[in-house]
Amino acid sequence: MGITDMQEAFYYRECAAAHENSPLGLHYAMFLPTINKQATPEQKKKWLPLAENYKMIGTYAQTELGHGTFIRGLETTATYDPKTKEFILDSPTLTSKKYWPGCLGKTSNHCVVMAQLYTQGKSHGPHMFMVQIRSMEDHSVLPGIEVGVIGNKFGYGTNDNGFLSFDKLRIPRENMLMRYSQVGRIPRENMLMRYSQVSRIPRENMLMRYSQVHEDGTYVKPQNAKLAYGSMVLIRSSIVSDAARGLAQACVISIRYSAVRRQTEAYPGGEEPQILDYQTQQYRLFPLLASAYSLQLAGKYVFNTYLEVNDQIEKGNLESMPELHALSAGLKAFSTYEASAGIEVCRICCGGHGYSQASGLPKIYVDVVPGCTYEGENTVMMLQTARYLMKCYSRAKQGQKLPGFVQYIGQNLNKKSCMSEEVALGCLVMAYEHRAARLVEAAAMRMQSLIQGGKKQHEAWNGSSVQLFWAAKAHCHLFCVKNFVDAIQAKSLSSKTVTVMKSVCQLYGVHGILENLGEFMQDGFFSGEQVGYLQRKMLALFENIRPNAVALVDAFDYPDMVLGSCLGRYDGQVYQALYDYAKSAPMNQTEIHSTYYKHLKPLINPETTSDAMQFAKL
Ligand SMILES: CC/C=C\C/C=C\C/C=C\C/C=C\C/C=C\C/C=C\CCCCC(=O)SCCNC(=O)CCNC(=O)[C@H](O)C(C)(C)COP(=O)(O)OP(=O)(O)OC[C@H]1O[C@@H](n2cnc3c(N)ncnc32)[C@H](O)[C@@H]1OP(=O)(O)O
Ligand SMILES: Cc1cc2nc3c(=O)[nH]c(=O)nc-3n(C[C@H](O)[C@H](O)[C@H](O)COP(=O)(O)OP(=O)(O)OC[C@H]3O[C@@H](n4cnc5c(N)ncnc54)[C@H](O)[C@@H]3O)c2cc1C
Repeated sequence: MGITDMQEAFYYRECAAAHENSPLGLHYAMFLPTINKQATPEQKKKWLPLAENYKMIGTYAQTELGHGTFIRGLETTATYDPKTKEFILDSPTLTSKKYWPGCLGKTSNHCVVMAQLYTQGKSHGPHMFMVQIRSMEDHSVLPGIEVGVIGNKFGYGTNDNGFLSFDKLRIPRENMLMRYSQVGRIPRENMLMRYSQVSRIPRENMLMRYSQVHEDGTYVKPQNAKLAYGSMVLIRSSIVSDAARGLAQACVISIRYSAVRRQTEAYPGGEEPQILDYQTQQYRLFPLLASAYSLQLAGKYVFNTYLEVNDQIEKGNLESMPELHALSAGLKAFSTYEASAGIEVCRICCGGHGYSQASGLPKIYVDVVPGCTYEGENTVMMLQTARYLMKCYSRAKQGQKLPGFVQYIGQNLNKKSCMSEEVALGCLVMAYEHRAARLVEAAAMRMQSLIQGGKKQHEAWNGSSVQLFWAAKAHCHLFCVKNFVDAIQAKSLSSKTVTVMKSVCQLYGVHGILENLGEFMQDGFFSGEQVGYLQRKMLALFENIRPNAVALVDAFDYPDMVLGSCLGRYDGQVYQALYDYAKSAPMNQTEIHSTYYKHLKPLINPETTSDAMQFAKL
């Protein structure tokens, strides 16, 4: 293919088989990036050529039957044996069996395994290990390994998600992924001196800034244990764009179809209007169109932030790691929640034809919706963001300066909205900042009151977690609104395109307030009159966007082959396409289906059943 950029490569493959999660998806998405980001130069030199040329085909095996969210609770063990300089991988319990990893059941011959590291009798927490599970000669399963598929799923039928367990499998010491942020920049002479006293690891390993298990089992810990979670942060940062893509495609299909579909005479004897002219259809679809644009911009922002911060991390500067974690975890959750719910609304807006696979919508839905679960279950991810927001709140209360996208925290909450009939973008951003700041403060106050009331920290956390979730969701929503507004304001408003996009951006902000009105009105920030401004503005924006609605989805520029939809065809020939789709159905290749003779004929014509049974035996 020759494409080196990972995102481009991902989307190129997506074009070839849209929303068919590739049986090599995890090889690209997590196995290769994990080697790239977590292996030493020596390990990369050994594994990357094999993995890039499909000799090693791998996956990311972390989740177990008993644990997916709580990584520190994983039960698979990797115990170092200094005598043989090996790790012994074991699945000590039923619940320790790896379960869910994509491409695991039948495709991969290797995997990076997250296991609890034990050396010199001590546990050092989750670490990654390269494990070969199938022969590279004949693909047979290697001794000490049990592997297979987990069976049918909600979707993802093209991916052999699997289970995997180890029975005291021995792997070389060199198979622990030992690259990290430096353990501290130990001067070369000290390293030589230090390591030559402790172990005889090869010289080339000594000049590297890595966490190590030395040959005698001495463990040198990394600068931050969470660096082992880096591959998940990469995917979370990528999923936002992926969710945006799914929602955008669903909008293309449902809005194009709504421009073709006519239904119900508008008045007795009148012609049937395009269903896109129904205000209720606009109310359901246009805000989703706005959300698709907003999430695309957010996806670009978070992935670029990932690239920037990851560069710093690889240079040993971990300062922005917490911010990246909070941003990627929150936006991953926010975007997949929004996109999944939105795709379902798009399907419903297409009536019966939306329920047909011919619409392309079910396939988009089952491809996007697992994003609410994998790579960090959404609620858990939102609570991780909330954890960061609580820290920011206490820093703000101590007068500390906060980084860019959390500077709103700790602001004066006594002010009122500046909203007028015009509904200025600035007033929209102020409203979202106020809502998020208020919810962050409310969650912090709740935590404080529970602790003052005698609750332990973890009890206060759980007792505040609904409000913490609300605060994190409001924070992510603010981020998306502000990021969209900044993008609009960065362009000159002279060109018609940007003027149209300003309406789309306004609709995103207005609709979000009206759909979460309680959170914006609870402290009187908005007056009833101002809510009226917003309601009238929303209806006016529907009329304003209607003439450009099809152009706005055409602008996403998804070819028909990617949409895979009879309803969203660029040429609008929906009915012919649906009829052709039906005619091509395999069951229509014979006039009478073979099951008639075995199941129906005995009911309809019992007297002639005998010859029917003969036929059925053929
Ligand atoms: C295809 C990709 C290729 C290239 C990429 C480019 C473009 C591609 C474009 C699009 C691709 C889009 C999508 C890809 C398509 C499909 C998807 C493909 C594959 C996905 C398949 C799914 C794979 C999986 O699901 S893998 C398994 C995922 N599992 C999880 O995510 C587990 C979630 N759990 C956790 O992360 C942790 O357990 C926890 C965070 C919930 C808790 O951890 P822990 O208990 O250790 O921590 P805490 O006590 O809560 O906090 C301690 C402190 O640590 C901080 N922390 C936690 N995590 C991180 C982190 N990751 N980074 C930094 N810091 C972290 C936390 O904040 C605490 O800090 P504090 O200061 O003490 O508060
Ligand atoms: C399609 C698909 C592909 C996958 N691919 C892979 C893969 O390639 N590799 C891999 O390792 N894994 C993979 N997974 C597994 C996935 O990463 C886990 O399912 C995910 O991390 C969630 O963990 P869990 O299933 O244990 O859910 P749980 O954590 O058991 O979540 C169940 C419920 O408990 C709640 N909950 C859990 N912990 C908390 C908490 N601390 N606070 C509040 N609520 C909580 C959650 O919010 C959720 O509602 C895949 C999953 C799917 C669906």
